[in-house]
Amino acid sequence: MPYLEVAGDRLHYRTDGDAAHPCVVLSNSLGTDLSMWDAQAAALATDHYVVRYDARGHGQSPAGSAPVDLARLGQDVIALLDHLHIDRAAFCGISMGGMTGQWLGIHAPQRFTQLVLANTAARIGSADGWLTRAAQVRQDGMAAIADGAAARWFTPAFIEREPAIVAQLVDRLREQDAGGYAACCEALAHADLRADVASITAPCMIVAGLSDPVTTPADGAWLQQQIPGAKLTTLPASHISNIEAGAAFSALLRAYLE
Ligand SMILES: O=C(O)CCC(=O)CC(=O)O
Repeated sequence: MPYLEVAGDRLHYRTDGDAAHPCVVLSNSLGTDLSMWDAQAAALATDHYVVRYDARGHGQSPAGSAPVDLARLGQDVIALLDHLHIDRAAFCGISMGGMTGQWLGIHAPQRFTQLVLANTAARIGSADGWLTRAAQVRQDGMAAIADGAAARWFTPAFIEREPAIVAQLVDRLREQDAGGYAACCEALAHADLRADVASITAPCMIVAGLSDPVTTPADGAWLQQQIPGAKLTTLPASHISNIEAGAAFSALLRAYLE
């Protein structure tokens, strides 16, 4: 598995498909890793160069010693594109990854052909909520929040229908480095793009989960209204819609990237 040295830290990434094809970068949500995109990578790699990475503080990418902020998460993507000699790419991020996508659309528009912003918002939760969660995992470890994750991520019907998939993701969350998770909670505590998203010029598709209690369909509709020309699509899913409605998400992404 390749690693990239960025700002003194290590970023773990994976590529699938032919580097001669158009590139799409996939960015994970809080508490997951690049494997969350297995279905989409398989669906896209026949005619795209799929680049996915473990967001800083997740999977095999350590958080590093400096505090993490949204700019750092965005600059990691630019460093990855530079490292792979890719001038322009499409970008698809979910939740925290979708906030990274908004930051990139605002600060590095020349690098992106399209943005897909899934289950995300210009402001997710509240500063107090994120700082409390960060303190909780720093003190008590990941178990403190892992038990409730399934209910925040998936609908009750999906949890009942696909217990093995849900258990695998929650187990991975439990094994996640608490310091890395907390550092990204702290980044989200300070991330607020509400005043800036209207400056995004890249073609943009917002994907909202109809049953998402975290980044709601109203959050998606607000983003669509703010970003000129953005398109809004909904999926019958909760927060981790690329897994709960995996086939529909992949089809949507393929169609949008064509
Ligand atoms: O999923 C994200 O990237 C941020 C929102 C979140 O943390 C969902 C959860 O409560 O686990």
